[in-house]
Order: sequence, then C-alpha cells, then structure tokens
Amino acid sequence: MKEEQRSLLLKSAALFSPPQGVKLSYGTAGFRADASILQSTVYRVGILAALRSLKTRSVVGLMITASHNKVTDNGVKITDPSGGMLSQDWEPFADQLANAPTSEILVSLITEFVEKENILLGGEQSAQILLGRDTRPSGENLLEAAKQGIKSVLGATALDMGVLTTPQLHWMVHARNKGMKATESDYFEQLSSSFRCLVDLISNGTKINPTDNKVVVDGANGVGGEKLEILKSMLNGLAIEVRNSGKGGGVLNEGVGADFVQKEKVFPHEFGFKDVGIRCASLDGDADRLVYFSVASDCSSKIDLVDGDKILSLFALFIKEQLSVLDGEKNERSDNKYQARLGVVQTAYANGASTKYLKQSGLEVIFTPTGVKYLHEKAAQYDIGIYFEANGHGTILFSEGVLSWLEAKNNELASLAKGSEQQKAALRLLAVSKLINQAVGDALSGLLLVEAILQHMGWSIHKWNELYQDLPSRQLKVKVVDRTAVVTANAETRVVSPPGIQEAIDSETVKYPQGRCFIRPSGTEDVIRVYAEASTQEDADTLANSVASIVDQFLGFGTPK
Ligand SMILES: CC(=O)N[C@H]1[C@@H](OP(=O)(O)O)O[C@H](CO)[C@@H](O)[C@@H]1O
Ligand SMILES: [Mg+2]
Repeated sequence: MKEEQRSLLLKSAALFSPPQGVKLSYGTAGFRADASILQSTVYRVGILAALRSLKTRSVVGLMITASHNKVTDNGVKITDPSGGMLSQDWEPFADQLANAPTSEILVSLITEFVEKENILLGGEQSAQILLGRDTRPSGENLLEAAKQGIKSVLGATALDMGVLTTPQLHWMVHARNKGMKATESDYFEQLSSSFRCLVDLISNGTKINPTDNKVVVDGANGVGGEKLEILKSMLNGLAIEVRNSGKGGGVLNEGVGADFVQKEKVFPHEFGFKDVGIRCASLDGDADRLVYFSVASDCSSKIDLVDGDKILSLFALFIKEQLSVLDGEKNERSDNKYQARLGVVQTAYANGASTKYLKQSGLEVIFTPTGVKYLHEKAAQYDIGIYFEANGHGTILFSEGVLSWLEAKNNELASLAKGSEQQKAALRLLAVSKLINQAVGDALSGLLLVEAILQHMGWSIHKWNELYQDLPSRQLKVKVVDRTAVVTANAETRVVSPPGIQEAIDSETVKYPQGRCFIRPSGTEDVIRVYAEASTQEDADTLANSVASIVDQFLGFGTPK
C-alpha cells in the first residue's frame, strides 16, 4: 500500500475507536446495534464500500438503517452493483474490519485483503458510493462517519442521496449501473407511470366500485410514510390515506409498522373500529416490508392479517394468468416455442396453507433459508421468480431473456393483433417488471402492484384473504447462552446440532394434527426463534411453548456447563 494511502487510513481510523467487549457480525441485514456504539462500524463499512466499488468497477450503495428495530438502534449495510445485497463472500471480511481492535490491525487487514482480491488502491482508479439513511435521529451523524471512511480511500467519492427508503437506494444503484435514469424523481416517475399503465389495461367489466378504491397505510412513523405522500400525489384512480407518517409525534416502529402488525396480529396505533371493512396496509421502518390487514369486526384489537405469503399468492396468480393468456396465442403459432419458467420461493416461515395453495395452483415452489439474499438468489434462476418472506419482504424478478421475449411479443402483436387480450397480457407483464423493484423487496412498489391487481380482479381485501385460510401459528424467541450452537439443515427445517434436540422437537410435534415446528438462530437478534403451526391456535401455542422449553433445557442459562 502506498504511504499516502496508509497514513490517510491510519489518521482517520484513529478518530473512530471500536466499542469494547462487543463482537459485531454482518448478519442477515448488515450490522445492527444500539446507535451509540456504531460510529466506528459505519466508518469501517464506508471503507469497505469504497473497496467493493473499486473491485467491481461499479457504483455501490451504503444504507444506514435498522429497519423495524427500535428507534435507538441503527445499522449499516452495503448494496452491491446489481442492486442486491453485498456478495456473501465479502461478509467475513466485513466482520474482520468491524472487529479490528486497533487502527494498525485495521490497516493490515485492508492491505492483506486488497492484495488477495487484486484491488487497485492508491487513487489511479475511482470509486463511487451512493449514501442513504432512514429517518432515525442518529442517522445524520453516522452518515458523516461513513463519509469519513469513504474519503480515506484515495479515488473514492460519496454521493449523499439523503433520506431514502432502503429499496429506493437499491433501485438507484441498480439503475445507475445499468446506465438508466436514477434519481429519486425517476423512481417515482417509473412507479407511477407503470401503475397507470396497469390500471389503463383493466377491462371495463371488472372496474372496481370507486368506494372500494381506498387504502389506508400505516407508515410505521418512518421514511415510507413520507415517501408515499409524494408518490400518492402522482397517482390517479387510487385514494391513499397515510397514517403514522412520522409527522404526528409517534415513535418509529413503536406499536406501528409491518413487523409489529405481522407478529402481534393486532392493529397499529391510529387504527381502530372506525376502520372495519377498510383495506389497510402497513410498511416497516425502512419500507422494504409490506403487509395488508383489515380490522376484525368483533370489537377486539385483532386483525385479519394478509401477510407476505398472501401477497406472493396474489402476484403468482396474476403472473400465471397473464402468461397463460400469452400461451393461448402461442398454440396458434407453433413456431414460437418459448415457455417462460415461473418459480416461487419461500422460507420455512411461510404458512403451510400458502405452500399447499401455491402447489395446488400448479406453481413450482422452492425453499431457502431465511434472509433476502438467499431468496433473491434462487428467484433469479427463473425467467420470472417471485419471492416473499411471510413478514412481507419480497419482489418479482424478470430475467433479461423473458423481458426481450415480452418486448418482441408485444411488437409482433402490436402489428398483428393490436388491442387483443394477448397484447394486453404482454403489456401488463412488461408494466409489472417496471413497477416492481428488480433490486430488492419494496413496500411502495409492492403496494401499487397489489392495488393494481385487486382492481384488475375486481377483488376486495376479503375476497383476496379467502384464497386460502392460514393455519394457526405462533412464533417465540428464547434467549440462550450461545445461539451459534444451533446448526440447521434443509432450509432451516432440521437441527443437526446440538445432538438430540431435533428428536425432542419431533416427538412434541407429532402430538398435534397438522403440527409443524422448527427452531433456528436469528441472524439479527441474539435469540433462538421458535415457529410452530397446528390445526388450532391452542395447539400451535402449546407446541411453541413446549419446544421453547426444550430449547431452554438444551441451551438455556440453567444448563450445567
Ligand atoms: C422470522 C423473521 O421475520 N425473520 C426476519 C429477521 O431475520 P432473523 O434472522 O430471523 O432475525 O430479519 C431479517 C432481516 O430483515 C428478515 O429477512 C427475516 O425474515
Ligand atoms: Mg425493513
């Protein structure tokens, strides 16, 4: 490493000492912790982002957010040039950087890594990093730390994009590297115009009753609410009311937001019995998760939850329908043999009833471990891959091949059968590919796609919710001495270590009709998660509780060491 570069790094690193006695790990969603200990981590991730940009010779992103965590937490993660998550093979280096105890060790780790990765360090090559942050008060200071990290790599520049949703930053990185327009107003323009296109393609017969045309959205008192306010002013034919936009004094993620609504199954603040019968939706703190719900009419605070699995089912049904309309046309013209491969990706948290429904609908369903990076990777192997976590994070990926096929199809049909159902199907699929974020799950684009499809189908939220009935389920967390002691296999459905625990779980699970239960270490919290499903809520609760006790017996603090 050149002396100029070395001393620059040493000088800036001295300003950011790492927290004592904390081991940080680049988990499922980057580094997350109490904001007060993150200065040095964010500074170091700034360096990492610059190295990633040098290595890939592309623009990368750095987002400061802790999503649905409490407001005093914060976090940082990198967006790869594709717009996806940081490549997994760089995660161990991220951990090493974050945990380096001194500036000297930090610099020697960097020296070693750039040599191994053949990264040209010294200013000959330029690097560019787009920065974004959510609305957390700690975000501004942490952003400065990220800028310091980036500035200490010669040739690297930071472009501060301001307060953004996480998916907006991913979208911008993706768009920039594809040479497309990539500002925030381009984002809003693309979403609103493709939504308009989908609505314009709805046949008059199925047009929804205008009074059904309203959705009330809980913005989690975060960035999503304020961005949705901008987006809604660009839309016609859909009334969006935003609550918990963060302006009314409510606290980020406190009793509000998609994570709260999905896990607690009760309505968020500012919602209540006045909303019975209305279609409601909830975003999480950085607007990359979306769930729908309706307030139950029994005067409790319960809701009918329409979770990520059901959003996935709605999307899959619509895409399948459009592909078969196009297929009908293909049969008449046997020279065109293209068959788009449609795949659906879920995790073990997907409600068993959703998987059964999807399979019965003739869809190919596969499973991956928890975490968007795994789902995204699998979905990208299809022509059209749809993935969703039950908690509402997901999107639809279109391959380059299927997009060119759709473009060609549309051009051909425009001259042969303009305005035909087949041409409309091609146009609809093309509009979906523009509306739905190709980089990562995006609550704002997901919301608009749900709304467009419900209008297309002429469905109320109740009709949608009746696609299938969720099996009762329960999720619990158990604090243990060392969560890394739990090692899983088969997309996290089986525990392989510690020995004996899986057998104990199995012998509990068989006691319950339609019982299913698994445990796994969380990637974002220091806990073991327990998930149980059964034919009644009581059974699901009992099964979850018994398995939580098993976890405690094997791994809890009472265990003799
Ligand atoms: C059960 C659950 O909801 N797990 C979430 C949560 O991960 P854990 O590894 O379970 O802590 O946060 C991840 C990041 O947001 C998300 O991808 C995942 O689905
Ligand atoms: Mg989030």
